[in-house]
Order: sequence, then C-alpha cells, then structure tokens
Amino acid sequence: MPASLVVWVLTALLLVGVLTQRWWEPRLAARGIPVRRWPWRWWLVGYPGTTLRIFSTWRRLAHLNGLSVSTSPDRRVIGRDLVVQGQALRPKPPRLSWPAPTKNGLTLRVLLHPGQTPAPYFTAARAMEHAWHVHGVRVTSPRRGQVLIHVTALDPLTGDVPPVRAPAEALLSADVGRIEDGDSWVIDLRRIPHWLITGATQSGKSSLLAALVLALAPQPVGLVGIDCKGGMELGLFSGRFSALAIDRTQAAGLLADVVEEIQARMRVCRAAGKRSVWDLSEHLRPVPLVVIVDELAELYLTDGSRESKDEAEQCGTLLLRVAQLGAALGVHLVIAGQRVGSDIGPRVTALRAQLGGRVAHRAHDEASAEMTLGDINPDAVITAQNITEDEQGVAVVAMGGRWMRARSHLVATADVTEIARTDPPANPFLTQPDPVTFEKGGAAA
Ligand SMILES: Nc1ncnc2c1ncn2[C@@H]1O[C@H](COP(=O)(O)OP(=O)(O)OP(=O)(O)O)[C@@H](O)[C@H]1O
Repeated sequence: MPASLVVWVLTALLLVGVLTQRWWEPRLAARGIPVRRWPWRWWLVGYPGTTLRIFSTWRRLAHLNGLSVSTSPDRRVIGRDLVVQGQALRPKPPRLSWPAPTKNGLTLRVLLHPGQTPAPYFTAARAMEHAWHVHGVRVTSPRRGQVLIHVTALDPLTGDVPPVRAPAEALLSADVGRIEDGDSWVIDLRRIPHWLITGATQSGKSSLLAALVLALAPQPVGLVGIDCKGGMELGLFSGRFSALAIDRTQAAGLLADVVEEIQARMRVCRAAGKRSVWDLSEHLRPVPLVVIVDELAELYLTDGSRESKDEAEQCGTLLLRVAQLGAALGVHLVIAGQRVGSDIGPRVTALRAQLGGRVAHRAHDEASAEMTLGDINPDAVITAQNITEDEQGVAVVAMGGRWMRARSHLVATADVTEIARTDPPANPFLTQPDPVTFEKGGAAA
C-alpha cells in the first residue's frame, strides 16, 4: 500500500473520531473507561477537535465580544456598537495564529488591530471557554500589539492525585503540589518569606501543611510548630519539629522564644556588618527556621477573662513581630486558618499585610476569599469563590501580581511516619529556648 494511502486512511479515521467524539466518549466513560484521562487522547482527538472548534467559531465569537473591527468601503470603525449610516458593516476578526499544542491545551497568538487594546480579550476569556468547550482560557499580553490566549483543555487538578514524594529542592524551596498547567507548585520561602493559607474546614489546609513539611523535612531547616488543636495535625510529624506548642500558653512562650532568637540573629548580623543572614558566610549563618501555625484563630480565642485576653494580645503582637523582623534573619512564617479578618483578634490585618504569599482554598463565604486575596489580587477572588466541595486540596495561589489554581500533593501515611522518625537539625536556635517538645511518634513529653 503506498504511503500516501496510509496517511489518507489515518487522517480520515482521525477525522471521523473527532467528529463522532461526542457520541463515543460518554459511552466509553459510562462503561468505566476513563477516556478523558488517557494521555494521548488530547493529541489524537482533543487537539484537532478544539482547533476545529476555534476556527469555526472565531469569527462569530470575535464579533459578539467586540474583538472585530468593522469595515465599510469608505469608513473604518472599531467595535460593534458603531454603525456607519447607509453602509453594511463587515466585521473583520483579528488574525489568529495556528494553535501551538501544549501538554494539556494549546496557545494562540492574536495580532491586535490598530487602535485595539488587550482589555476586551481579557473580558472575552469566559466566552471563549464556553465556545470552545475547554476548562480554562487565560489571556496575557506579553508584547505590544499581540495577545496570547492560553487554553487549558482539561482541568489537571481534578481526579485522583497520587501521593508524591517531593524531589529534593533548593534550600527553603518546597514542591507542594501542581499548578493548573501541569507544572510543579513550588513554595519558595527565600523569594516570598511568609505565607498565609486559608480555607473552610476540610478544604485541604492541613494537607498542604503536611506537603510543606514533607518537602522541607530533608533540608537543613528548623521546623517550629504551633497547633492549638491539641497538636492533632502537626503532632503527627513531631519528631522532625525542633519545637511544637499544642496550646495557647505554650504558643505564647514559644513565640517569645522565636522573637528572642530573631534578636540574637540581629546581633550576629550587626557584629558581622551584614544586613541579612544570607549575607553571612556559611559557617556563621544560623539554620533557617520555619514557624508553622495551624489554625490561627485558636491563638485569639478568649473566655473573656483578663488573663486570656492578655495572652491572645501577646500572641498577636509576637506573631506580628516575627513577620516584621524574621524574613532577613532566616525566620519564616506559614500561617493557616479559616479566616483572617480583623474580627478574629487584634493586629490580624496588620499580620495579614506582612504575609506576601497567599493560598485560598474553598471558603465558607465570599468574604473569606476576599480577605485572603482581595488586597493583593482582586481578580483571583472570583476563581477562589468558585472552588467546590469536591475539589479538596484545590486552591488559588497568589503572590505579587500573579495568581494561579493549584492542588497540593496528598501525603501518604507512610511518609508521615517516616517524617516523624526524621531528626531535626542539631542546634537550630542560637539562643537556648526551652521549647515544648514531643516524644518521637507523637506522644507528648
Ligand atoms: N490535595 C488533595 N487531594 C485530594 N484530597 C485531599 C487533598 N487535600 C485534602 N484532601 C482531602 O480533604 C480532607 C480534608 O483535608 P484537610 O484535613 O487538609 O482539611 P483542613 O482544611 O485542614 O480541615 P480542618 O480545618 O477541618 O482541619 C483530607 O482528609 C483529604 O482526604
């Protein structure tokens, strides 16, 4: 059989497959065959099908969303609302490049008409998702006169996420999950020193903390835990923690120790004439410390008595001091909680402003996502509000001007046991604090 005939037959089969996809795919899925998850499905039918759909709908989509430029023989007008008297408008859609396939989607380049800005394309992203039947469309404009349309065909964050052992990373950098374009989700504490993790109960906060501990455990990093839910979450990794507080009184003492440690590190830097521990020579540099707080609100709860109010006030002040002073001295904060509003305690909003990295899981109410993301990336709030109950572990991650959807790795029980048996680095503190400690294996000392 001549080679050209083979190519024709294969192309015809592919075309039939693409055109009948809506018929055969649900039927196979109903029989328990996970067609949508097959890795080659995207290349064989997904990509050609989506490309066909994009080109067949582009003219109409551009017209309805104000992306076309309307021309008439003697006049040229921009937009779809302006009608030239007596002349039939001829909407001309912007030029679209051939879609470049990616792992789970494709990318298109659009040349803007003179006089156009990328703004209407940003607004049209939702319309594109619906017209092309894809999971997500993100529009960026990396170059003047062009926009890039990034299409994600299937949501890589849904379905079963196998437990993953994070690969070794640079110091203070932790692979904690994956982001929606399929790449690793890396929390880099050197770049963004303090993080806030929020979400409703059972949304995946503690699992993310576990993924962080798992990734940091092999590194020469001191872990300090505050888990006022009686140590139920962080206590599982107790052996690896250099100090762990399991109630508020212990937390206040531990935070005071951390502030003292920060002051000791300041003295070392001052003596060496350096502005940060990272400028010190390696033999002088203290071990970086990561203070992990699970359920922030527990630190602020009071029974109305003077003592408990004072203790809550003290915790708030100490946490704020750690956040304000710690970054340059190798002391990092990762705080998890359901809400971070001014209603939970004194100085919470000041603390929130110091936490540059934000992770918002599914929230109980609109205000909670707004509190986490609203001040640094308002666009991300709507996406966070759309996370459903089935999407445990899925979150919106925002830092600086960027944000993305991501999902944490689910840490396997075997890994938890192994971390609990790992030794913390020797002498992570320059000072000699008297921290709360746990016996290996999780029993309180
Ligand atoms: N990345 C993930 N992938 C799959 N399932 C997950 C993921 N993260 C969390 N889950 C599931 O969600 C459940 C709740 O997660 P987790 O305990 O982390 O929530 P939480 O927000 O800490 O809840 P709480 O505030 O009640 O402690 C877990 O038992 C786990 O089964």
